[in-house]
Order: sequence, then structure tokens, then C-alpha cells
Amino acid sequence: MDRKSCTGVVTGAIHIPTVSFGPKELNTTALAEFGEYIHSVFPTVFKTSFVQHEVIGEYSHLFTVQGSDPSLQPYMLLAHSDVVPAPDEGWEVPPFSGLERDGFIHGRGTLDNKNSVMAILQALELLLLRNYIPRRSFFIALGHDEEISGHNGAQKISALLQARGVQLAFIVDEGNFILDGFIPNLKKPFAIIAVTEKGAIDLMLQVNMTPGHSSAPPKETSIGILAAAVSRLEQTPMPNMFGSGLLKMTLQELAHEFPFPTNIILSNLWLFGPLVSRLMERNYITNALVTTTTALTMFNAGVKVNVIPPVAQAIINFRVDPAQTVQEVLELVKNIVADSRVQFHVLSAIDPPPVSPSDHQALGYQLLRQTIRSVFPEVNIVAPGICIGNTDSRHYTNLTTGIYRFNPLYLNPQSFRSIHGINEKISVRAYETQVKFIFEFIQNADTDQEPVPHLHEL
Ligand SMILES: CCCCCCCC/C=C\CCCCCCCC(=O)N[C@@H](CC(C)C)C(=O)O
Ligand SMILES: [Zn+2]
Ligand SMILES: [Zn+2]
Repeated sequence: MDRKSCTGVVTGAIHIPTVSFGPKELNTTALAEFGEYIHSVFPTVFKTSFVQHEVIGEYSHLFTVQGSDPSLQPYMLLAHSDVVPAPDEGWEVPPFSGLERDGFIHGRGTLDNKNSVMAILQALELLLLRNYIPRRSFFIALGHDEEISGHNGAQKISALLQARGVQLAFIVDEGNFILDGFIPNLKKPFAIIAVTEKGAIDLMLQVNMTPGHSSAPPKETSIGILAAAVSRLEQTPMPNMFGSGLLKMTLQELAHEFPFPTNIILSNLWLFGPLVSRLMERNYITNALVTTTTALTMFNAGVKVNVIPPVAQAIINFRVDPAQTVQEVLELVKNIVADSRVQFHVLSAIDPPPVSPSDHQALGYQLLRQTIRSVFPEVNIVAPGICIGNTDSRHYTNLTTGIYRFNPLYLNPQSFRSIHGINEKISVRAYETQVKFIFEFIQNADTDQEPVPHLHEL
């Protein structure tokens, strides 16, 4: 495959608006078209005898790549084809154009997560064209509704594999990146492989009051009571969980890359932990790493300008720190609100998944580390960490204890804001490197213990 057609397949994928708008609101026409599209651009994947393809939940795709050595436990690569909405306003180029300009492919899904869908299939296509037969079997699961919780895609694939008795050595999904420019004073990029992710709660708060004429308002209305309750929640941060372990481990691994005196501070968190945790609270991204976050995302009340509203509702999205549980957070929330007129309705809730191993025996973690070292030799630090977002991988905890969330891409604060924001784009070079990473990773995974010699050239 030449360079142009390599990136051309991404342009085509971005062009198909596979938008998840809201619960049960998907662009099914686009999702069906996307299925036909991957079929047409990766013909070898679809016609190879040892690659089985199944459509699950109507639009998700499960590929089973049969390896030659049944004694090796299979693994799975995840990605998702749906994207969040992208109104045209504010974009440098239309978000579904997939335009390639100045070395970048532009558009919704270029970082989250059509890049991974296309790179995984492209790497497999290239390997198959070179007559490669894997030793270790693997699955590729491409969800179609990750952006609305994965109930019809990932969850169904997970149930199907469980019913078939499949147990996996590990899973690799989207999540963290090679981070560049997130920490002042740290000029060098570092790779964070997320070994867990935050839990989540969507909580609806509701206040019912007697409606009436606005010319003689009561002292308190449903809107006023609810507004005060959500404001208390916003103004009362959840406890700082810095001391609980994982983040400490990440910072200790980063310590020696910092200049004096930060290196000393981070190497002695037993002493400076409280100081570091307070500093982390000051920035909204690092704050998300040390605590359960509270985001007021929806507020609804009122039917007419001169009617006292009978009901007011607000939805709050909490991201639960891995050291807490949904139950603990709900208790705290009730104590903060402390108003019996406010009703609580949990719309959805999921505890943080268990922390996956990152020691020397952890095959998935070590394979990622090895491949990062080979494809990104300039990256000195690879450390385990937390993913602040949620991924489809949380639906697969029944199949493995080793779940790793890592995109082999550089991410800086500006590109971080483009994910779910505006002007999402990927450099052609970054996409090609992602393909190379997966191409090498699949071969590295053929090891039973030691890395095996393999092709480096695409
Ligand atoms: C000391 C280290 C500093 C680290 C800085 C951290 C920078 C953050 C880097 C990457 C985070 C990106 C998270 C991307 C994954 C999110 C996928 C997503 O959007 N999922 C949805 C799922 C939901 C169920 C709809 C979500 O809202 O989380
Ligand atoms: Zn995503
Ligand atoms: Zn997303």
C-alpha cells in the first residue's frame, strides 16, 4: 500500500458521519456504510481463511484471527467507530471532510477513535499481504456505540465471548497517550499506559414544588432549591485521593526526568505528598487525576415565563476516583446536598475497574512497553497510570485481568482539547507511526516469553 492510499483510507473513514447523538440515537445509515467501507478498503482481512468476521449488535465488528499455536492464550485489540457530534462552527475545515492539508488529516474521529479502527485493520491487512500467520490468536473488537456507553456493541461482544468460554491474556484499548507538554518543567514526552480508569455516575437531582402564578411567588421555587443544591456540589470538592497509590507510582517513575528541586520532591512523596497533591488540584487536568470530579452537565426547568415550575431537574456526571466506590460517592453527595426536598435518581453507575498488573510478568503491559521502546526510541519513560475518561474496555473485565488503555500517539494539551472539541486532527506521520506500532505489536505478541525476531519494514 503506498503512502497516499495509506492516509486515503482514513480520509474516507472520517467522511462517514458515524455520530452517536445520545442514548439510542445513532446514525445507523452511516454505521452500515462504515461496515461496507472497511470491507472495501481492507479486502485481504475479509477474505483470509483464518480471519473470521462477525457483525454484533447490528453495527459492531468482531474479527477472530486464528493463530497457529493453540497453547498461547489469545488477546484482543479494541477501538470504536462512532464519534461525538461536531457542529461546523469553529472548525478550520468541515469536521466530516477528512481533508488532508499541511501534513494533517482533519476531522471528527481522527484521534477518537477512527484512527485506531483504521490503523488496526491496516496493520493486519499489511501483515496478511506479506503472508504473515500469527502464532498467538487474537480478536479485534470494533464497537459502534462507545460514545453512548457501549451497551449494544462492547457489552454484547463481551457476553458472546464469555458464552464461548474465551479468556484473554490481555486487552489493549484507547485511553492514554504519549503525553507532551502537560507538566510545566518537564520538556520530555512520556508514555502513560492506563492500568485502570475512573468509574462514572450519572445522577439526576429533582425537586418538585407546587406550581402557581408567578405574580405571587413562594419564598423558594424548585429552580432555586435545585440551583442551590448543585451549587453546593460544585463548590465542595470530593476528597483528594492522591495518597492511595497508583498516581504516586506514576510520579515516582517520572521523578528523575525533572530538574532540581522537583526531582527531589517527587522522589520523596512520603514527605512532600501533601504539597504535590495540593498543587495537582490547581490544574483542571491534573485535578482529575487526584479526585472524583463533579461536572454539572444538564439543567432543565420551567415551561412558561409566568408559571412557577412544578419540577426542576439537573444531571451531574461524576468520574469516580479508582480509590473510591460509587456507593461512597453517593453517600458524600447526599451529605453535601443535605436537603430532603432534593430527590436522587441514579441514571447509570459503574465502579472503577480493578487495577491491571504492570509488573515484569504482565504480558500485555510488557509488550506495550517493548513496542513503545522500539517505535518511539526517544521516549525514555513508560509508566502505569489512570485514564480519566471511560472506555469500552470496562465491559470486558469478565474476560481478563490485564486491561491496558494506550494510543501510540503523541498528545499535547491543544490536541487533548480537540478530542470531543473542535479542530480534531492527526498528522499523517502520527497515523503512519500508529500503523507501524500495531504492525510490530502483533508480531511481538507472538512471543511465549522472549521477543521473537520480526519484520520492521511496512
Ligand atoms: C502526571 C500525568 C499527567 C497526565 C495528564 C492526563 C492527560 C489526559 C490524557 C488523555 C485522556 C484522554 C481520555 C480519552 C478517552 C476518553 C474516551 C471517551 O470519550 N469516553 C467517553 C465514554 C462515555 C461512556 C460516553 C467518556 O465520556 O469518557
Ligand atoms: Zn473514544
Ligand atoms: Zn470519545
